[in-house]
Amino acid sequence: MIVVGSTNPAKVNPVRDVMTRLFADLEVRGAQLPSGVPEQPIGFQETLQGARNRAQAAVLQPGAVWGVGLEGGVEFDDKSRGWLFGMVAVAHAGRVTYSRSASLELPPRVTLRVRAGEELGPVMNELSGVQDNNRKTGAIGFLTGGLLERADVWRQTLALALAPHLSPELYG
Ligand SMILES: O=P(O)(O)OP(=O)(O)OP(=O)(O)OC[C@H]1O[C@@H](n2cnc3c(O)ncnc32)[C@H](O)[C@@H]1O
Repeated sequence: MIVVGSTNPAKVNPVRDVMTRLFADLEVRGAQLPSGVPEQPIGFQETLQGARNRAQAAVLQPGAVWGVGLEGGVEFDDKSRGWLFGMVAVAHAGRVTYSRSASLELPPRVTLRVRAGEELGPVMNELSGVQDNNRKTGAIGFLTGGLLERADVWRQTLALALAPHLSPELYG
């Protein structure tokens, strides 16, 4: 079984899409597990830690052979812009591998509120007029006019994070 450290369909579905292409016979299941970081991770390290904690807790679930952790984070640059990105961690066979997603610049009014301590999810729900947007197409779907969705970015990032597991002989 493959366990995802979240029950959010915008995370579990892309993991199922990718993993069933590799392992058609393995079940993919979401589990609500602690990220061990604040609800709104800020910066690379905190976001990475959240993904790692979720993956490590997921692979310890009964029956799990793979554990996948996905964590959304925001970081601020030296021009005070805010960037939404995600980290994926994959725990399997005693190793944890990672990748970082592409980034999306947030609108300044959103960045200001996240910088002041608000969680991105509710701020984006308000802006988009869509409830639970983080469980649907996400900020990515709304701000790209549907060109990309949150799940698309997770699929790509998970594929990249899997590389060392797919060729362990190349990574040592
Ligand atoms: O149930 P979990 O797995 O925690 O899923 P989540 O979407 O709530 O949580 P994340 O930890 O991945 O994201 C941290 C915060 O950023 C928000 N967020 C991240 N990506 C988003 C997106 O594309 N659209 C809207 N909100 C997003 C999310 O709602 C949280 O408030």
